[in-house]
Amino acid sequence: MLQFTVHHTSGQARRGTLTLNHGVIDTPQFMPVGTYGTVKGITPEGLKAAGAQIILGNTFHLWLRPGLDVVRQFGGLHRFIGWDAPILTDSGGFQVWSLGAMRKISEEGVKFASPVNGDKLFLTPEVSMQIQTVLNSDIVMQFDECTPYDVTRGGQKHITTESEARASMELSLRWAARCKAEFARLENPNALFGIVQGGMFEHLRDASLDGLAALDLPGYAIGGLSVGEPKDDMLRLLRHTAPRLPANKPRYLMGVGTPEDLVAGVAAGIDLFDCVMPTRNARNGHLFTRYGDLRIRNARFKLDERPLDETCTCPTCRQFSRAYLHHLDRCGEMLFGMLATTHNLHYYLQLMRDMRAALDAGTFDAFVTQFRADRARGV
Ligand SMILES: Cc1ccc(CCc2c3nc[nH]c3cc3c(=O)[nH]c(N)nc23)cc1
Ligand SMILES: [Zn+2]
Repeated sequence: MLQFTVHHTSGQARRGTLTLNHGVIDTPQFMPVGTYGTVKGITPEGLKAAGAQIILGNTFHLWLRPGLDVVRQFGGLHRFIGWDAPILTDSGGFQVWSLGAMRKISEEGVKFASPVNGDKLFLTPEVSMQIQTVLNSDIVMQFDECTPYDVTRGGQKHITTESEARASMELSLRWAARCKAEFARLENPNALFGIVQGGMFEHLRDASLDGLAALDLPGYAIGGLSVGEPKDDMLRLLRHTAPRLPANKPRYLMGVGTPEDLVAGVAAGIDLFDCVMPTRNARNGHLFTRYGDLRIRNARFKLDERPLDETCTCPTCRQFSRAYLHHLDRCGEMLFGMLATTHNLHYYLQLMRDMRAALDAGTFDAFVTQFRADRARGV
């Protein structure tokens, strides 16, 4: 089940509420990325304290480990990982592609060797739906082919051509129809989202959109971005595609992005975001603050008694100094990853809260101007 209501708009930007089987979430919203049933370095309680309302699970990884027999015994992912709020799962195709593992794509699906134990595996639209039904995620992503921006063949970088992008987009469209049929056959009570492909070509994005809109799905994602394309191309395709997605249904931009990208995405009409940046960058010492990013390993923080971000209310900023975090990072202490992840996720979720408040107050344009000025100030 899915219900989406828009309360306020500002240009293309919308403030909404999304009701799913495991609860209600506010949009626009950021969704922390979990992989093996955990968002690395933070507990479910920590996620709730940071304000996370929905998290991402990874069909591909969970299928391999712990395996469907384990998840099935727990009645789905929620009870297994101790998260009782909504979960979105990706379909697995992107993960196989991004693994770069030896894989063979056909009309039927994707054949590849398990990176865990070498087993021969075959992922199809139907199998992806069957796996996500066992996971019982609130939002199920269609099985698609994420059209690459470029591929390296024999050391040569080859930019995906219009005809290659068209063929890939049309395959994903046929797979979307197969997902819808299998989802219905399984009587899955959750929400199936289509994924718009079409590479860097507006007319292919429109063809993908039209084909998916005809399936009348409860929500739509923009795929095939944040795959190594230049930032200008990502913004061009985002601004072209987002306003053309059905206005009364949730819009999810996959894999994006920096704080600036989130603000640009909300302004273009996106409701849901995911990105590994806040969690992955945290572990690498790349921390986000209101006045810009900082790399805590830098010697200039050795004696800095200030918190990461004086305007941040997270547990890390309330208790610890930059000097201490600098020290933990330099020592490779596991506490560093935990404290840094808590801060970065809190920063991303707070940014979404601030944008929702600005949309509720009718001050979104002023918010964007202030956000950009602050981020340019420097830490
Ligand atoms: C757990 C989890 C991790 C990651 C994702 C999103 C992964 C992701 C992309 N990430 C960056 N660009 C992306 C494009 C696509 C895409 O076109 N299709 C799909 N299915 N996923 C994408 C979803 C869930
Ligand atoms: Zn903080």
